[in-house]
Amino acid sequence: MYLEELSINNFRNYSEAKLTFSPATNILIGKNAQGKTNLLEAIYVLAMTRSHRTNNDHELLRFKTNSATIRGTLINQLGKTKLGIDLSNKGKKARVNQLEQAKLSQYIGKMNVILFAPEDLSLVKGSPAVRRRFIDMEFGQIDANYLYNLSQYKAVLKQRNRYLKQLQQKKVTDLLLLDVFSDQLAAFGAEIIIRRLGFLTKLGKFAAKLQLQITNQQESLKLRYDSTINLEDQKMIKTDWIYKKLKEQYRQQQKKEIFQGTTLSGPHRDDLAFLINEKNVQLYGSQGQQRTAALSVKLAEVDLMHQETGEYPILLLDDVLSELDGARQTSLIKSIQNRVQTFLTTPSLNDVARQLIKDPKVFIINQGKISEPVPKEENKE
Ligand SMILES: Nc1ncnc2c1ncn2[C@@H]1O[C@H](COP(=O)(O)OP(=O)(O)OP(=O)(O)O)[C@@H](O)[C@H]1O
Repeated sequence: MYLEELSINNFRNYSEAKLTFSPATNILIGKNAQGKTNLLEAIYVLAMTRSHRTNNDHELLRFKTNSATIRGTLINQLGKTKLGIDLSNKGKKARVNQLEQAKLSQYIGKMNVILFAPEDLSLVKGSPAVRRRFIDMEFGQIDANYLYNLSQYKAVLKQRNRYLKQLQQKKVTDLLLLDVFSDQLAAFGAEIIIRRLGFLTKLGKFAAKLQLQITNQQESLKLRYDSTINLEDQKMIKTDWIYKKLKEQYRQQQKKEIFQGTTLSGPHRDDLAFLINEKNVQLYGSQGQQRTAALSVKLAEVDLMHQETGEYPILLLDDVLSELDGARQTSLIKSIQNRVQTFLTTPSLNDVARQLIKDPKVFIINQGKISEPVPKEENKE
């Protein structure tokens, strides 16, 4: 899929802009604080109905205005779709072919985007919570069932933790109710873990291939799901087995959990490990290797989404080129070129990008105004 046109009104530092994009690579060039990320953000909001960098929609409205609009024309295998988001102090509306959608959740998924920002390069060395969030955001976009089980799990986890606190403080003594919570938690937890294992196997295959490409066949990358329960041979595992294993763990750890007043096992404590040539890159890898692994996994999302939905997502690269060395820039550009519509922000185009990116459409961004460079022939006069 690709975004053919975009018009925005009163969004961040843009009063008005109307743009036609290339289905291949679009480069947004501008100095700091001119509006490059704001433009990527507008595309992200058009797809996801919310920003990637703020939960407060009010921040998206241009200073001293009360409403903003984003309109886009999306082309995919089904044809042309007009998408729209209206933002105002009163709330937001999503439109498909002008028709207002009753629920935002019905709208999400029409346009798929993957955003890659410099913070994503810390996926490997960051905390387990960062990696769990990555897993949840990624798999949640592809599988509605995953999201359902996750929200149910979180709700039961909250109740169970509250009850463990009450047991800890001896305000209650009934262990049967704890068993009921444990049973529900294990059921939702098992559904989450089995789905994570399935998606990670697929994602891991794509990531391994990319890692070999990026490192000139030098590094083999594996993704390993590190769970609070012992998963032994992960390929053979069934949901029911995980459910039983989780319940067994809750029984064994009951005293400890009551003592600590919190749930110690389950997907909310699980992690993802990246192994390069069989060694955990978080512990033993160089910074460069950690970045390459993050890049491979992030690019593998593109392939996974294509495999699962039949469409390539739109890729938004926010100033990542300058964070990568020449070899990594080359493989990034090569792996996306001719496959994925890409929007790339940068303060200036370096030699690698200049040589490798074929026929990009360039936009120059200066204080919330967007212009296109004059073609060379016309410049000669
Ligand atoms: N709601 C808003 N209304 C008007 N201007 C805003 C609003 N929110 C942010 N801005 C302005 O947008 C500019 C920042 O733009 P943006 O974040 O897109 O920077 P950038 O071009 O990506 O730069 P950098 O390379 O530094 O990340 C700032 O000048 C900021 O004052």
